[in-house]
Amino acid sequence: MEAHQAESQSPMVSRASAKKELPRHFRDNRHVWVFIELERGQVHPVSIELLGEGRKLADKLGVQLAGVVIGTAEGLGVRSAIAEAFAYGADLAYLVESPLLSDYRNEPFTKALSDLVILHKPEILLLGATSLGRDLAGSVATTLETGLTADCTELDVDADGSLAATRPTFGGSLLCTIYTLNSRPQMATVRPRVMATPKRVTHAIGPIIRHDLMMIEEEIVTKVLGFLPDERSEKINLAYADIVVAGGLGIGTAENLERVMLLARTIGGEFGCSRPLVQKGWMEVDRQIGQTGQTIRPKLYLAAGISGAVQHRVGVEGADLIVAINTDSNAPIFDFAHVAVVADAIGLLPALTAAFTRRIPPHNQSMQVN
Ligand SMILES: Cc1cc2nc3c(=O)[nH]c(=O)nc-3n(C[C@H](O)[C@H](O)[C@H](O)COP(=O)(O)OP(=O)(O)OC[C@H]3O[C@@H](n4cnc5c(N)ncnc54)[C@H](O)[C@@H]3O)c2cc1C
Repeated sequence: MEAHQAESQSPMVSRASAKKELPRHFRDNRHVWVFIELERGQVHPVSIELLGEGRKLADKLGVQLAGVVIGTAEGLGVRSAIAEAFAYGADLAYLVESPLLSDYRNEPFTKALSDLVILHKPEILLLGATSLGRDLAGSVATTLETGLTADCTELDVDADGSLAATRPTFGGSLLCTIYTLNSRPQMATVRPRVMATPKRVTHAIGPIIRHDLMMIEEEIVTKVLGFLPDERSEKINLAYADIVVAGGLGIGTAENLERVMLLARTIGGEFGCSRPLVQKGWMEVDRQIGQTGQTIRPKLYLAAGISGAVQHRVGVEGADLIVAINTDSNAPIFDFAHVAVVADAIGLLPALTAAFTRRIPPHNQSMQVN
């Protein structure tokens, strides 16, 4: 395994200095695979986003896109995962079904995915950078002794067909493009919402290739004794919210954050914050936006008292409309905001809330502030 880092701007120039022949036994590896993650029987949206990205890579390489589904025949989970894979662009699906795969456990999932890879030889394998995806990707990469680039923000293929996986490095101050030069598959994980959701194709179908999990329960050390849902996970849905209002240090005090929350509730959105507010204990970590927090892609992002440091920017630049309120007309956030408001956010937020309250019927205002 060898991963080579290069400046993202000129991958071809820097690759030349590290060029290596791909070992002969990897030269037959073809096709792009996306692992379709099931979360309590539901397809995780990041898998759909990756199918969109995988489709683009497959088209550039002139190969097929496959969805990989691993789970149990009980319930509708794997059926809907296969249907979703085809509906979002897959040409074929691989399926490993077994009662042992009803809950995620590292050992059987690693075996299922690694065996599939060894048998069918994909060139590129993409997984969501979720808790499950990170766990699985790491163990599959080490089992197969191949390269894995985690938390990518951009995926592309370069002129000689290699996967160019770009991700932030050095605390987000640089972007680096990483290549897996002499092993296959080239693996990458991508966080939810980093890639756009592709358009759904209706009634798409394709071949399903089944594979048996060659494992028995006695071989699996991990046992699932029960499932305790995280009670907060249903409440905070920052990554998939259409409207997000966030506060930064410019808000001044923890009490002033109520103004951010009220505006978010009034316009039917979620609220979030920059990292220092989490570090001060003013907001829970699930509401942090940015490189080490959530990546969001709302229709409207309203940032109040946030300077726009690069680590924050990478988490919000997929928003359709960014409105920034800042007292400093030279604040970096104004370099990428679509609407710049030079004003005191502490005074402006309640004024905006009052103005929206007059215009938006109460039943359209969100009731979820906690
Ligand atoms: C490895 C690493 C990871 C990181 N990850 C993240 C991350 O995920 N998310 C994140 O957000 N940060 C992250 N950071 C921190 C990041 O570098 C910045 O320090 C942080 O984003 C700054 O937060 P801020 O904009 O709220 O505060 P500041 O940078 O202090 O900005 C406050 C802004 O408020 C303005 N202001 C002041 N008073 C008012 C007012 N009354 N009305 C309006 N505006 C006002 C100021 O002009 C200023 O622009 C990370 C840093 C590192 C090193």
